[in-house]
Amino acid sequence: MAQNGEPSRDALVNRQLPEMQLSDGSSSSMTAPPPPAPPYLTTEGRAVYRFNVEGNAIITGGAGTLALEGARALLEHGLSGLALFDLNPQQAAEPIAALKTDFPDAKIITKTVDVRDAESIGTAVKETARQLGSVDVLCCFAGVVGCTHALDMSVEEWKRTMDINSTGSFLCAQAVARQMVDQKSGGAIVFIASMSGHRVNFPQPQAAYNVSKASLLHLKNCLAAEWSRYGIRVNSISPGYMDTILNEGAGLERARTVWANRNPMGRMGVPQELTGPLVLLCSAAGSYINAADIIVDGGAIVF
Ligand SMILES: NC(=O)c1ccc[n+]([C@@H]2O[C@H](COP(=O)([O-])OP(=O)(O)OC[C@H]3O[C@@H](n4cnc5c(N)ncnc54)[C@H](O)[C@@H]3O)[C@@H](O)[C@H]2O)c1
Ligand SMILES: OC[C@@H](O)C(O)[C@H](O)CO
Repeated sequence: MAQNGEPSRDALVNRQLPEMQLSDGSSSSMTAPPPPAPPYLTTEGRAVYRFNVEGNAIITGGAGTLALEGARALLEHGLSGLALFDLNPQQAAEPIAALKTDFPDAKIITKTVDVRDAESIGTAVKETARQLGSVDVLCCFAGVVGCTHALDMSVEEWKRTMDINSTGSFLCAQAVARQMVDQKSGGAIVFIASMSGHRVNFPQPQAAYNVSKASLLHLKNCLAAEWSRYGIRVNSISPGYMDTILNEGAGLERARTVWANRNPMGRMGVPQELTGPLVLLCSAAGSYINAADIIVDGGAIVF
């Protein structure tokens, strides 16, 4: 006890937290010492090698534009195996075939998964670990956007947006973190949040979307705090307006001009411009980046 009757700092740091049962029957104490710094940090290897992405990744929303660009970048940086989870992986049959051709040494699989369905996520994560050998990286890209005025928003639209963007990301992170804890390997989790989680978009009304993305920014803090002791880092990327199909239709054509005009760089981003931060967060180069958010918006947020 400290003099004022409060628990001492040491007592707080070493407090006994609940144990987690691992699937091999053993248990993992939350007070166990964290894994040591990875060995490459003790070498004088060139920094470029730290950008290698080790092991196998699951990417949700894996048939989407930004996810596929991210997948290509992780494969270019050495990823051994990749599982693309999507409601409909078939919609991206062509780009997925191109990934298989361009990276013949990598094992690339797809799984039909609805990120709202905890049971099917759990099964797909276990199958992925069996097929690829491990799960070391999770990137949560699955997401939907709607442009409805709050006065007209139905409870169904609100719930669907939150269920996919927010709860879906949590359920995937939980299933993968359980796998990583079982593996005793640690790993990297990246949520794709949004600039819209930091500020209110203009001119399109998107309360449900914005709130779902804001929730990811704090979720990554909470999970990073709980899971760092298992060697799992949790971070997020907040893209600004990227030129993808997500931003077409639903009256967004006029908005696109407004977005470009209000951006200090005078344009929307292209999908490849997200991949540098993604590689950083998923590789050893990001080994001390935890609970961080990288905003990739051309400076729109301050304009
Ligand atoms: N494009 C942008 O400007 C932008 C900006 C900020 C954030 N983001 C976020 O980036 C992510 C990817 O966006 P994108 O532009 O590539 O969009 P996209 O529409 O091309 O990709 C989204 C993918 O998510 C999948 N998906 C939707 N619901 C799902 C569910 N229930 N289960 C599994 N998969 C599901 C879709 O099938 C699609 O393949 C989204 O989370 C989006 O909110 C995009
Ligand atoms: O930050 C912008 C994005 O989240 C999104 O692309 C946009 O708000 C959708 O209209």
